[in-house]
Order: sequence, then C-alpha cells, then structure tokens
Amino acid sequence: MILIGLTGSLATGKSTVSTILHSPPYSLPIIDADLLAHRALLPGTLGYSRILSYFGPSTPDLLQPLSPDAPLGTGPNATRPINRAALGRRVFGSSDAKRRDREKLNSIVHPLVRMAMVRELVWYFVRGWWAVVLDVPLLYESGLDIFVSVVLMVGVSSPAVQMARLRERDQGLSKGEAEDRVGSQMGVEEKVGRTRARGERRGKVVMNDGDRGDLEREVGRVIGEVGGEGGGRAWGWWLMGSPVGVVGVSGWEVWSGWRARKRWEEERRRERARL
Ligand SMILES: CC(C)(COP(=O)(O)OP(=O)(O)OC[C@H]1O[C@@H](n2cnc3c(N)ncnc32)[C@H](O)[C@@H]1O)[C@@H](O)C(=O)NCCC(=O)NCCS
Ligand SMILES: Nc1ncnc2c1ncn2[C@@H]1O[C@H](COP(=O)(O)OP(=O)(O)OP(=O)(O)O)[C@@H](O)[C@H]1O
Repeated sequence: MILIGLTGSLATGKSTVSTILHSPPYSLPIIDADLLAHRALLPGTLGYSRILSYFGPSTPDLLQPLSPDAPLGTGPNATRPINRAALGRRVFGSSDAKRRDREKLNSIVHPLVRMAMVRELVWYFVRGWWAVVLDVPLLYESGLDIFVSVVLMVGVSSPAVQMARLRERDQGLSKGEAEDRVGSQMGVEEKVGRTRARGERRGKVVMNDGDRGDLEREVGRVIGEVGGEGGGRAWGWWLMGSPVGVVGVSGWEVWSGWRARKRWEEERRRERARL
C-alpha cells in the first residue's frame, strides 16, 4: 500500500485536493488528521479530560456555554464540549506563552491522533487498498513525513491569496487571529523546499494558484505519476501479498524519508553559514 502524505499550509487547498482524491476516478480513502484531532477532544475521551485539567484552570471559556434549558451538571450541561475557538486563542500566536501552550496541546493530541491513524491504516491495508491518503496539515512539523511514501504538498505562491481564501472561508476569524494561525505553522516556502528535497519520485508540489480546474489537472498529473499508469497500483497490491516485502519496503521508505530530511537540514545549515 502506498501512503500519500497530503500536506500544505493553512487554506492552501488540502481539503479541496482530498475531496478530489476521494471522488472518482481516484476514489482513494482519506485519513483526515483534523477530523481525528476533533474526535480526540470529544467529551468523555482521554484527550478531553487532559485538556480540561491543563487548560481549564487558566481558561474560563474553555467549555462551550451552559445550556439555559438543562439543569447544571446534567444532560448537555454534564458533557459540555470544548470551546475550540477559545482553545485556539490560547495556542495560536508567536509569543513564548502561546508556543508553550501549543506544544502542550500537541503533546496531548498528537499521540492520540497517531494511534487512531495506525488503526485506520491497518483497516485499509487489510481491505486491500493500493494507496491511502493521509491528510495531515502538520506532516513536517510532527515528523510524520518520514513514514509516507510520497508527500503531496499543496501550496499557494501569494501569502495575500492564502489569507484572502482563509478569511473568506472562516468568516468568524479576525485578521489578527488568521495571522496568528498562519504564523503558527511552518511557512509554504519551507514546506516546498522540504518536499523538493525528497526528490522527484517521493515529493510532489502542487501550486494552487489557478482555479479549481487547474488544481484538478495538477492532481491528475501527480496521481498519474504516483500510480504510474497502473505500475504503482500493481506495486501496492504486490506488497499486500508479501509481509516480508511490507517490512522491507517500509524500512526503506522511512530511511529514504529520514535521509531527505537530513539533506534538507544540511542544505539549510550551509545556506545560513553563507549569509
Ligand atoms: C486548537 C484547536 C482546538 C482549534 O480548533 P479549530 O476547530 O478552530 O481548528 P481546526 O482543528 O479545524 O484546525 C484548522 C487548522 O489549524 C491548523 N492547526 C491546528 N492545530 C495546530 C497546531 N497545533 N499548530 C499549528 N497549526 C495547527 C491546521 O492547519 C488545521 O488544519 C484545534 O486546532 C486543535 O485541537 N489542534 C491541535 C491538534 C492538531 O495539531 N491538529 C492538526 C492536525 S494533527
Ligand atoms: N483554486 C482555488 N481557487 C479559489 N478558491 C479556492 C481554490 N482552492 C481552494 N479554494 C478555497 O480556499 C479555501 C481553502 O481551501 P481548503 O479548505 O481546501 O484549504 P485547506 O488547506 O484544507 O485549509 P485548512 O488548512 O484550514 O484545513 C476554501 O474555501 C476553498 O474552497
């Protein structure tokens, strides 16, 4: 099974690409890290109780408001969901305190997301899919890049276009909140650089600067290259019949991903030394 890691920056078009990949003619299964992260914070989960105990005492609006129609501590007032906007205000931004809080949030949520991802991967593997798309906005930030066969990075060349698309989609976000969110992630340029450092076969960059038709054509081109007009599919299916092959190829993929990361870091060090 080929793992396609779909990533990008905020509002560059990952969800649009994942919708294209999930629809015919590709019809690929998608593992959506945002969705798994949402599930990890639902009332009654381990994530929910950890978030409450760490952020609760210092975030008065951490839970959604009480329902006026139910008695305190019962019904909707017993399991009040997390107020995601309030938690977002705590963790998105560039101050040291926000960075620390973001690291804490990540340390609670990311292991739960990873576990859920592995469960879904096993499910798709035994069902015989030739490829699965892992839609992970923080693929590079969380170090998961080395575990995927191919990275499909969706970028936008103009930060102004990115900001305009973000604000048009999430109209509740103020300009400052939108900037805090974008600034909380690795920039588009760095993600493009890291993807290109993986080489032609393992790193695909799609710049979503045109309209949706252009994006669909670019996605088609990339999947044609990954699937190799059937070659990638045959390879994915062959792996399914060969447990030794799976272990060997997975080890090779991780090693290649790790080497690409080291290559990128080395290039960056050299560039900085030249400045
Ligand atoms: C802070 C939270 C509650 C805000 O929720 P909200 O519904 O407003 O945003 P949502 O979850 O839909 O995320 C929207 C986008 O924000 C970005 N983002 C989310 N979390 C982070 C983070 N910790 N660091 C940087 N960017 C992030 C991603 O690009 C994501 O696609 C939520 O983002 C969260 O729980 N984040 C931690 C989990 C996480 O890292 N998720 C990203 C995928 S693993
Ligand atoms: N080529 C395009 N032209 C115009 N608008 C676009 C294009 N591609 C995507 N959009 C719009 O931009 C917004 C952001 O796209 P999308 O939700 O796919 O991004 P995303 O990377 O998944 O965002 P997030 O990181 O917040 O999850 C959406 O409203 C989408 O409809």
